[in-house]
Amino acid sequence: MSNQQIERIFGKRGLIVSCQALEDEPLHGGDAMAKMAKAAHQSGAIGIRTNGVADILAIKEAVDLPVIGLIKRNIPGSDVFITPTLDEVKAIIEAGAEIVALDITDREDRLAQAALLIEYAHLAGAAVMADVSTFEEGIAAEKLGADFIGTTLSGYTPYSTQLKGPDFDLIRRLSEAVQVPVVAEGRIWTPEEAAKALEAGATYVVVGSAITRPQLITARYVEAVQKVVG
Ligand SMILES: CC(=O)N[C@H](C=O)[C@@H](O)[C@H](O)[C@H](O)COP(=O)(O)O
Repeated sequence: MSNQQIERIFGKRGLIVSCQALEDEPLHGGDAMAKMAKAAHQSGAIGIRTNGVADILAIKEAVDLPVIGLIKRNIPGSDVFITPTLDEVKAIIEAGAEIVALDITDREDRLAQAALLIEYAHLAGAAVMADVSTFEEGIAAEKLGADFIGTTLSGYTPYSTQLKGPDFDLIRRLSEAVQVPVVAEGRIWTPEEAAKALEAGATYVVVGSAITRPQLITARYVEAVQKVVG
């Protein structure tokens, strides 16, 4: 997929809102994520990232925005949980997502497997976003043919940098080194951080929990309040 084709997916740089609620989260099920996507659209988001066939379908029905789809699945004995196998890649594309998000990390023979998943997605007409955790994985993902490189998994593999906030260093280094668009993602909580991620060179910025996980937003307020009231 050429850079021009990618440009056609989103049209411009900007904010992508991740609308995800797993089974154990209060907003799981029903039309909650479609409503979140509508709210994001109304306020100028240029794309949506979402998990699972039901939410991809519901969001595609609710808003006319490009969707980055993923399926989180835990496989016993494996640490790879974002779109682990070809079954999930197929389901995401069939549900109508333009972009498939995949774990492309250097563990468990994942790089070899990712090459096949990327090839399948491309043949089916979809683009691929590589969710990486380190600079080296971003470089490897581009070589494998990923169309977007996301910093999604920085801090979520044991060997990557563990930070409380966004990994701006990784965003900057990847943006300087790869030709494909870099997507800044992970622990971006404030509008200022989102802007900083773009200033660091990212083409897109994904914000999830800070916009769409009310239980985590509430927890931050409660923590601050409790410091005062005990
Ligand atoms: C590591 C992992 O499982 N990340 C997931 C990937 O899709 C989501 O749970 C995150 O919400 C998403 O990456 C957006 O990040 P944040 O919610 O921090 O803005």
